Amino acid sequence: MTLGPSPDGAQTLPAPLVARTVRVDPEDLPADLMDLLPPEGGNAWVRRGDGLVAWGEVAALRTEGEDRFADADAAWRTAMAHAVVRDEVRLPGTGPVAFASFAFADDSPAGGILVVPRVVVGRRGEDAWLTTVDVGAMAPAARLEPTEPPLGPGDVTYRPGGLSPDAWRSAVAEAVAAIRAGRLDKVVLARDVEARTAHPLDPRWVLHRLATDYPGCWTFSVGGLVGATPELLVRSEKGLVTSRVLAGTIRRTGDDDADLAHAGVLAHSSKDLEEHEYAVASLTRALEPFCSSTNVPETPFVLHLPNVLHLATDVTGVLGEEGTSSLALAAALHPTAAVAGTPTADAVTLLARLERMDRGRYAGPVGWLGADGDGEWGIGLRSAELDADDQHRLRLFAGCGIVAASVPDSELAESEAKLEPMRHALGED
Ligand SMILES: C=C(O[C@H]1C=CC=C(C(=O)O)[C@@H]1O)C(=O)O
Repeated sequence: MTLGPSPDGAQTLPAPLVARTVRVDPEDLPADLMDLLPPEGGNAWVRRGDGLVAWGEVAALRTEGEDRFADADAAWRTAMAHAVVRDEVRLPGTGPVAFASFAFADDSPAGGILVVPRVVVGRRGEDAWLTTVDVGAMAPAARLEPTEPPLGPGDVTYRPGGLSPDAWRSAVAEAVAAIRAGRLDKVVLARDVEARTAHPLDPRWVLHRLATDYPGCWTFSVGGLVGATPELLVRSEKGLVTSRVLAGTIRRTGDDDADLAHAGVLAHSSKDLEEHEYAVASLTRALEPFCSSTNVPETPFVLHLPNVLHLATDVTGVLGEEGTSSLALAAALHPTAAVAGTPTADAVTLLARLERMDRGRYAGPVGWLGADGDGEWGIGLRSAELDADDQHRLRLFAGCGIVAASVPDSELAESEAKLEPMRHALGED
């Protein structure tokens, strides 16, 4: 059910939402929660086997423009003020939850999508639960059996999206020139690639492969945006705020000894450390007003993923003010210099001019929100947007932070490495 605006123009969700969460035996759940999703897909937020999968739609709304976060947050807050909740488990992710995904740019037609699923299955360590939601009545019980396994997409063909690889390389060169001329310090330039699958794409195919191959990332699916992001924009849980900032990358070679040496090079690369520092600074600057204290490690660690190594910093904070939802935090933090640049406004203007595409919901916040406003929001990286009208089409995205010392050829190679998770997820080997 998708609802339009109320008489005062605000988006609303139906009321009262009636939610019930019951404990289930973790042994009754498949090892991969994605196996529960129906063929038409659904919502997911899974890491190392824990997390949430959800299907059905009790309510949904679309938002737009610079208020896309605030309007979704307000609608959810109002719905929760009227909700009837029976929650036997009382953990983060129990009770009613909304999944949402937002465009990178304020002026993108992609706007924001918020979905309240009918059924949510969650797992957190030894705890597992089932939540069912309906409007005005208790929802019937839901199944916990795995669905039919998905079929593969068959052969996949790729072609450049907004820019050819050569044209993108030139855009990087132009960005480097702008930085060297002192017009800005850093800009993140992204490119898109269009994929066409021989068979209609079953989103569960890619979700299953992403969750298996990238267990340390957050594998997500919301409103047709799928991916496995290594970057946590913000998690807010009982007053504790966490963020994983990434920026600065080196490709993996497949040879463990060589990769270890590369990790050492990355940790001391002044170009990558500069790129990383801008991202940490932008995140902490935006987070501090909401926190009574923050902890920002002085030096980054090297995060090892199957395709790349990243410089990473885990920032934590204690929320100072009651009532700031995780979505409001995500809105305040977006866009960090990991996906836009420094200074933010100059970087956003430059990337919009150079990329020649709409990023859609790539690089925007994606995640879930609980009844109390706590939740988890990733940055929608290592992702693809499925075409709502053509089950054979999707757009893959990857971007790279550009600073004065960036080299266009290396950035193109880095963007290829960042496309690898989605490319492999579309494969059948
Ligand atoms: C923009 C992306 O990655 C960001 C996150 C980690 C490392 C990055 C980098 O080294 O450029 C990017 O800032 C992407 O994957 O599309």
